[in-house]
Amino acid sequence: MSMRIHTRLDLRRLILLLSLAVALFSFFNSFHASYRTQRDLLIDHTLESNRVYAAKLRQSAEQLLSSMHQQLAYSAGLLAERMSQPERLAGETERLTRQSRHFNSAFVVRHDGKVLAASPESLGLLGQTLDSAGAREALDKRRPLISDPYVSATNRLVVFVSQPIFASDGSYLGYVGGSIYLQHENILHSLLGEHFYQDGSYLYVIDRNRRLIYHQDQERVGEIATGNPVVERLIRGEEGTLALTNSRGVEMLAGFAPVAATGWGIVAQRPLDLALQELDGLMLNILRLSLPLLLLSLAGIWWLSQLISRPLWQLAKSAQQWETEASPEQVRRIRAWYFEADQLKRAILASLALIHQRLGRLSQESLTDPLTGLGNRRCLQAQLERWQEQQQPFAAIALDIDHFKQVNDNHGHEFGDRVLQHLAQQMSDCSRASDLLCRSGGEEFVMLLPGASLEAARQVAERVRARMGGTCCEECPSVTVSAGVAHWPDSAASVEEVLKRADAALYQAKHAGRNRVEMA
Ligand SMILES: Nc1nc2c(ncn2[C@@H]2O[C@H](COP(=O)(O)OP(=O)(O)OP(=O)(O)O)[C@@H](O)[C@H]2O)c(=O)[nH]1
Repeated sequence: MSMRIHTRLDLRRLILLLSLAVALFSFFNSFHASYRTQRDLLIDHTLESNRVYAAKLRQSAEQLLSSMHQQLAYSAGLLAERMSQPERLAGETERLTRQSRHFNSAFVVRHDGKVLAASPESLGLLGQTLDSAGAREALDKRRPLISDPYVSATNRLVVFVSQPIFASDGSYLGYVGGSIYLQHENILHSLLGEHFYQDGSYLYVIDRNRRLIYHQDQERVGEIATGNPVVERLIRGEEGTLALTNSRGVEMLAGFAPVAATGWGIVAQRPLDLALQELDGLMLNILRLSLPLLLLSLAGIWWLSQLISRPLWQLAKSAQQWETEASPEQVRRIRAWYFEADQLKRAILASLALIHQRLGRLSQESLTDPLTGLGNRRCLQAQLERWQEQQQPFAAIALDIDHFKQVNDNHGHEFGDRVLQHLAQQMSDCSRASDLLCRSGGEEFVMLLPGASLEAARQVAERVRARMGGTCCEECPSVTVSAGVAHWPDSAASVEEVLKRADAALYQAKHAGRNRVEMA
């Protein structure tokens, strides 16, 4: 039983395990929830800031294009009167390329497509007739234009911005225009590149045909972006945000905005991994801040589990030692501070009281002769041992009813029992409270008188004998007793021996005629 109790989990461990499991689960749950929330926040924040950034660049791009047109419109107004002055035309194209740096090259083209002026001169286009897509479009449409990207006469991928030149009478004279070399250093690089983030973000711009017209990796300029959901939404003229995996398998957080005037689309994006990098530091910080509280809670759990389980553990321990050490006093000292423990404590105390009461009664019964109510032989033996231990001197009287067999035979066994009870009563009447009275056998009795002398004991024995003679009852007035008296340590060295000496004196009394007292 006790082995089982030891090997089983106890309440304290159970509470500890449960509380630890709950505390750690809650901690990791809230940590995970906080991680998810922070992550979502960071993603939303990055997406939104990329969208705002793309929208802002869209605004800058629109301003730039508008300013290009204004510049060209100014030149067109100026040149309408000077189409026949080659130096003025050359001067103006040079001013267009040098002054604002909006264009990589500039041209004045006559209504029949012939180049009247070109800057830089090194292009070698002066006097030639242009047949590129941009040149044809400008001649055909005769209005301010921004072309789609095309391969120019000098074999470059360009976007061409042009403004028609009309004479004062309204006749069409030609156009003045500027090219942006997409695959070289150009005004778009200056506009978009200066905003380039140092944190892994980057930008690209597509035209209405999904062609990359700006990318940080210049090699990619001119590529057609297919199967990209951001590009598809830009083509539909939408502004917004999107988390996507790009053509190289990298997860990206993109914000995008279309440039309505040109059909272009600007995309600002940042790799998800880079956006989440700061999350690690953030979570580490949360962990660092919440760790002391977690440790404090664990210590609190340990202390509380101790406090809760202690009374029950103590009660279980006292129940375990039920038959040995458990005393009501020990149980009473247990601090049962909550309902269940208190009820158990009360139940154990009640059980202990009952057990002690029953044990007391049993032990009393085991030492008592049921017929006379005097002590039995076991009781006699125990008292002798005690007094020997305590070195308590005493006198012993051995008593025996004379011819008791005849009493039984003549009057019956029940009558014999009453005689035995009568003698017990006489012995009790003639003794002190401290004396021990025993029925040591059938009709044999012993009186132990602590501190009494041999003579005093003889007088007591004499008194009992005298009271028995003739006082028993009407049917049998003649029941007498004989007695032998001895003293310890005067009559014998050991307590066993002193009883034998008293018995021997009794034997003498019987032989001398009965109804008498003899001393050892
Ligand atoms: N009624 C009754 N008789 C008992 C009890 N115990 C023993 N006796 C009887 O006591 C008698 C004792 O007889 P004996 O030992 O021969 O002694 P006695 O007849 O008293 O003779 P002496 O002692 O020599 O005077 C026996 O007949 C037992 O049956 C008892 O509890 N009740």
